[in-house]
Amino acid sequence: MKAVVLGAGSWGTAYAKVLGDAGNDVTIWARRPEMAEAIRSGRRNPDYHREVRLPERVTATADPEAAIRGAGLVVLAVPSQTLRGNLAGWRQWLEPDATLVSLAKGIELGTTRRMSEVIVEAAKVSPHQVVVVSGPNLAPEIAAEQPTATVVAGTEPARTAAVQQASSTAYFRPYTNDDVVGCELGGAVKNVIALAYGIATAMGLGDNTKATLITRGLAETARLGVRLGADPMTFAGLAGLGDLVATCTSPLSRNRTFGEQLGLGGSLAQAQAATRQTAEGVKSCLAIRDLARSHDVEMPITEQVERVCHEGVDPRAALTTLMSRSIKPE
Ligand SMILES: NC(=O)C1=CN([C@@H]2O[C@H](COP(=O)(O)OP(=O)(O)OC[C@H]3O[C@@H](n4cnc5c(N)ncnc54)[C@H](O)[C@@H]3O)[C@@H](O)[C@H]2O)C=CC1
Ligand SMILES: O=C(CO)COP(=O)(O)O
Repeated sequence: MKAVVLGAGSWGTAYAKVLGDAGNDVTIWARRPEMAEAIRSGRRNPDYHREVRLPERVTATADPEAAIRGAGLVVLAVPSQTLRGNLAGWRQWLEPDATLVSLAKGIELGTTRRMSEVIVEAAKVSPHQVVVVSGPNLAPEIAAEQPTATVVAGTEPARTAAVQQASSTAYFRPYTNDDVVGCELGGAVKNVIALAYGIATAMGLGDNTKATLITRGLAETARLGVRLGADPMTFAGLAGLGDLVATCTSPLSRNRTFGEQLGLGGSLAQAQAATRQTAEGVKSCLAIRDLARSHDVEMPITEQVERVCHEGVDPRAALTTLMSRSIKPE
């Protein structure tokens, strides 16, 4: 299969390696020509997973037209908030029946759309053409070929199975799922809960607190998901609990690391300056809060993360607010 990975960041690079190792011919599109040249000539991405040699089947270009034309598999590996704008430029070169694979884990600001919805609108493709990849997939571990599983979710079984086949290697094991809504929400909301987990970690809070955040975080994710039509079982799976645990507990997580900066007392700007990496939860917490409110769904942890990130609320005050909510059945 001829594949293109649009975005030469952390996950784009690691997923291109997966596709190459699985036997596909892969072109990575990089924004900067010098990055494309470095990947082509050195077989490594100088900014991400530098120690990892990319398979011979992986090449790179900075020319999006050359990369996208003729590709049956188009992997979208740019941050959530830029995806719509990127697709507006790229859609003219898409093959009519291309499969669009979303790696992004976020909800769009302003529209509160999930990434698959953004893709359908911006690329003007059928929802059946979109497949979502989500699960406990910390890119540096996958680049290092540490075993993990993931979920590929789509509405057209043959297409979903084709993506599963195309990204199946000895260290990367994809399971199919038809619950696109649940998988996308699991992937987006876990970033927000990981911010809370990072805040709690930096505040020196203990394992009971952290387990409570994971469990109640999953509860509010599932509550929103079910309201939007997701299968509740999805949240017990790889794209739910699996990704939530990986992201909250790993020091590799950029969302958790960002939360730690906030928990140490840093402002949003200070945390951004200290981390300088994509932490999707920071913007998505606003969109998820708005999405939940518009569907009358309570998401207390998300509400407080948004207040800490964007309203300058002290994390201790946010914690007090969470703990003083009315008591209720589980
Ligand atoms: N890194 C990870 O471990 C994982 C990341 N993800 C998700 O994958 C998505 C991409 O994440 P990463 O690759 O980690 O991010 P990254 O920040 O490492 O890379 C993003 C790439 O997009 C490019 N980019 C940024 N703004 C752009 C724009 N306006 N136009 C075009 N290109 C632009 C950057 O140059 C970079 O190559 C995010 O939604 C993230 O949540 C999902 C699973 C694992
Ligand atoms: O989505 C991820 C792991 O599945 C990566 O998490 P971070 O974006 O927090 O690094």
